[in-house]
Amino acid sequence: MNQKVVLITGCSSGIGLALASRIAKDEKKRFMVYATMRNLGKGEALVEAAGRTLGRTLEIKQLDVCDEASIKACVDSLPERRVDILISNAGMGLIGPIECQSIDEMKTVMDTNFFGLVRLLKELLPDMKRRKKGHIVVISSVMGIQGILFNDVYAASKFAVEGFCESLAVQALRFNLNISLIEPGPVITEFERKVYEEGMKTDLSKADKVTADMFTNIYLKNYNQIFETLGQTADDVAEHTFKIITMDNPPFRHQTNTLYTPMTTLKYADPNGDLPIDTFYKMVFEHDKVFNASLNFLKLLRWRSRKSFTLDKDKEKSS
Ligand SMILES: NC(=O)C1=CN([C@@H]2O[C@H](COP(=O)(O)OP(=O)(O)OC[C@H]3O[C@@H](n4cnc5c(N)ncnc54)[C@H](OP(=O)(O)O)[C@@H]3O)[C@@H](O)[C@H]2O)C=CC1
Ligand SMILES: CC1=C(/C=C/C(C)=C/C=C/C(C)=C/C=O)C(C)(C)CCC1
Repeated sequence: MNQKVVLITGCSSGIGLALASRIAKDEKKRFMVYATMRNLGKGEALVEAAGRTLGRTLEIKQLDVCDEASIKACVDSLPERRVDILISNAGMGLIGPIECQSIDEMKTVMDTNFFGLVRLLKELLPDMKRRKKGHIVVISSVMGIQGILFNDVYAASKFAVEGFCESLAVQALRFNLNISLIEPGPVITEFERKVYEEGMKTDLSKADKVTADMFTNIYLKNYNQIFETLGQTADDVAEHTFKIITMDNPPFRHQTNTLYTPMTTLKYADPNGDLPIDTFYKMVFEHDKVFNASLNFLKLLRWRSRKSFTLDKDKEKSS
């Protein structure tokens, strides 16, 4: 059988883990998944999720996206160095006022989220071009489209990813290669926990009172509620991504969270760029009224979409 080879980065938790096991469990066994992680000592959760696919349609390998030698060693270990579908997923977040973040911390975010992808493609793109076959799937974010308060450097790293891919996509087409950016909104994973915990530990002594207060009493205070209201599961994002890799003509961009699209649509609705900024400003600073009303409205939408999903399922069962 002609299985497609899928290489995924960052599979120790979250979206990468969910994706690796989802693709390996494809009923038609169309894929051989190389699920990679930088620290093989963290492989237990994936081993458990992979179940019987381990050693059959899924293999775990070491790969650190910040280390060129580890990328090369991993790719060299694959049969004929072949990768049909690359899923660049490894990434990290960073929140807080820039006055309180070191340049080194910021560089680590850019090195992981942006240069991690660049390193992977420097290793894999020449082979894909030669074979005139391949799909590059990048787990970007809604923050690759739109910046969000106190996510300055993280959003910059995802904008970098999007600009890079948008530029490359035209050249890729010439070689019959597809590129797809997956753009989730908030997803409930380790990312959320790590970012929140680090955020809570931020030394705010270098920030002025207004900024420190905005970060603590508006952003961090509402952070968990935003994830509860808008957050998707990693399995949900994996299902969206699975659909994209099985399409004949996959789209360049795909947002996974319909509750979030009203926000990203604001960007495209105003070429001056003021509409999303003014709207976010109102949502944040008149948060007692507008922000809570918005979250309640989104909660209602979410409840309704779940309800209609259940009803649809019930209809399917009874027909
Ligand atoms: N959660 C969210 O709200 C959203 C996340 N995303 C994006 O989704 C992707 C996955 O994040 P998510 O699953 O949520 O978060 P997790 O923290 O659960 O997973 C991140 C994964 O990336 C790995 N990783 C970090 N640095 C490296 C590295 N240098 N080399 C290899 N692997 C590395 C982590 O490994 P380790 O365990 O060793 O740290 C982990 O496996 C990221 O690109 C993120 O930006 C996009 C939109 C929303
Ligand atoms: C909804 C919303 C907000 C927060 C959004 C957040 C927190 C999104 C997180 C997205 C993530 C984590 C993406 C990862 O790549 C604001 C700006 C506070 C106020 C305006 C409305």
